[in-house]
Amino acid sequence: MEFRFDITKIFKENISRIGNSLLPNGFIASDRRCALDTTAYVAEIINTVGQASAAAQGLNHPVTTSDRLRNSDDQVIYLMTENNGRSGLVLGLLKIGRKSLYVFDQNGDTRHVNAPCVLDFYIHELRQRAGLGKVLFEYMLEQENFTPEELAIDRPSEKLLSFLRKHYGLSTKIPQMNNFVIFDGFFGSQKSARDLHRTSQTYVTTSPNSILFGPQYLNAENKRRQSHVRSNHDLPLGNNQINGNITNKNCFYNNLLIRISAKLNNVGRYGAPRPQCSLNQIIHNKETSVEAEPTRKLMNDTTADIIKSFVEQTDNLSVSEKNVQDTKQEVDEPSDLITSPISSSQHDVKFSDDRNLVDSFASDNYNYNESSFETFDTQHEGDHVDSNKFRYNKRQTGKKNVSSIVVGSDEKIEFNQISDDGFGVVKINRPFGVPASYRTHEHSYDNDSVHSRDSENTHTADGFFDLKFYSHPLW
Ligand SMILES: CC(=O)SCCNC(=O)CCNC(=O)[C@H](O)C(C)(C)COP(=O)(O)OP(=O)(O)OC[C@H]1O[C@@H](n2cnc3c(N)ncnc32)[C@H](O)[C@@H]1OP(=O)(O)O
Repeated sequence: MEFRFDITKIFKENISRIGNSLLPNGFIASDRRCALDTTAYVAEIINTVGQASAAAQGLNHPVTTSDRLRNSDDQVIYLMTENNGRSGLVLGLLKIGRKSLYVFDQNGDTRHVNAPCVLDFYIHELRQRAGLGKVLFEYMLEQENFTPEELAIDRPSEKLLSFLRKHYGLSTKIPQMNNFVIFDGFFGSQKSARDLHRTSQTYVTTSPNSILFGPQYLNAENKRRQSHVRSNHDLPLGNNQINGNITNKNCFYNNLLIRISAKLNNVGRYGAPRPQCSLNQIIHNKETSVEAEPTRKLMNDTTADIIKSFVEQTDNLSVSEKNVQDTKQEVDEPSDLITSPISSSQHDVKFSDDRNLVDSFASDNYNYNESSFETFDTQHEGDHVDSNKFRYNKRQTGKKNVSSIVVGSDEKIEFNQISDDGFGVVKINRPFGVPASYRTHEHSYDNDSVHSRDSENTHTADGFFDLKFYSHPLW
């Protein structure tokens, strides 16, 4: 196939690889004008050979055009030329590219693959059956590092099927519902498996399962990988740490950590930074616990939710106090990283059951914020607090409770719950304008006092400032 211009100046090699720049690989343009002229020449060659290929296959429209190549990121043309001592000859072309396909495997199951495809193949009529097709095809396989079996063929002609059978022994097709032909071995090749793995990730959803347990892959390879990852989460704790109904404590902590890590790895809008909750700041008396900031960053409030929900599911667990303390020692982070807004003398938590274990685990190791005030059992100076009485919050019980939070002026914080009519009350236990030292036992921790409000419903009878808030799951 000859052209009106000298193609030997454009194509220095017998086979040239052309991408969407429409310039052959390795082509060096002397200036911009030269580059523009060359792309125009190459476009003309591609359109002409594409037309010839379509005619040879009996197609109405060419599969290969310069415009399609220019507008495609993953299509490549291998052009075969010959220097005949004059202006040169074009002998044929081979176009390949990746396509996202839904194909049937040997079992008839649908697979989503991003497969390399043979899109167009043509050798000039005068040179067919002379081995040029094989030379061109082999060159492409070598350059792209493909094997013949992993290629999907777009609507192959009888000549191409015969070509593939002869040179590569590809004869057993896997029946498909589309125009592509794939052969036995398509799914067995390593790179196809890699493609399947890559595409199977597209099945990751934001379903509750994915959020709780991480991405759920569909194929067997990924199931195996996932189970391997889970087994690597085992904590090096001895079996004697926890007794009672916990038969596999590694499982206990694995599940906890998997849920935490799944939450911390949230992506997209769920992983976007959220503004500070002002109520949370009030409760935690933030300005006095600056040291807690590093750990607070590690553990966001959603992690607290996980721990709480986990606690609900571990109703049957029972942990002795001694073992809990042993376990605490093993899993403790360096204590200087953790600063509770409650002083250590006050933070005398009695572990009465597994809920305390998990609460302690979370607060001591991560200092999580929201809902972490399981300080019902915390002794406060001058307070009458029943340490054996454990009160569940709304997330633990699933029931609507009233929460009463008393924020003191001297960094003491309490969180108590009473069964009431569905909303919480925040009470700042001194009237505005009253010095911080003003605080008596009568004024503290009296849940009933919040019900005796003044006429505007803004202050209690003792002059406390009352805030009503609704407890909502999304908080
Ligand atoms: C996805 C697609 O692109 S489908 C479209 C494929 N392209 C076409 O059909 C266009 C017309 N045909 C051609 O351009 C060429 O025949 C090609 C590209 C298929 C093969 O190129 P060739 O240079 O002929 O291949 P090569 O010489 O290396 O191999 C020859 C073998 O190809 C097959 N083959 C080539 N031409 C023919 C033909 N006319 N009839 C039957 N088989 C043929 C045969 O198996 C042949 O082996 P044989 O001669 O021992 O029978």
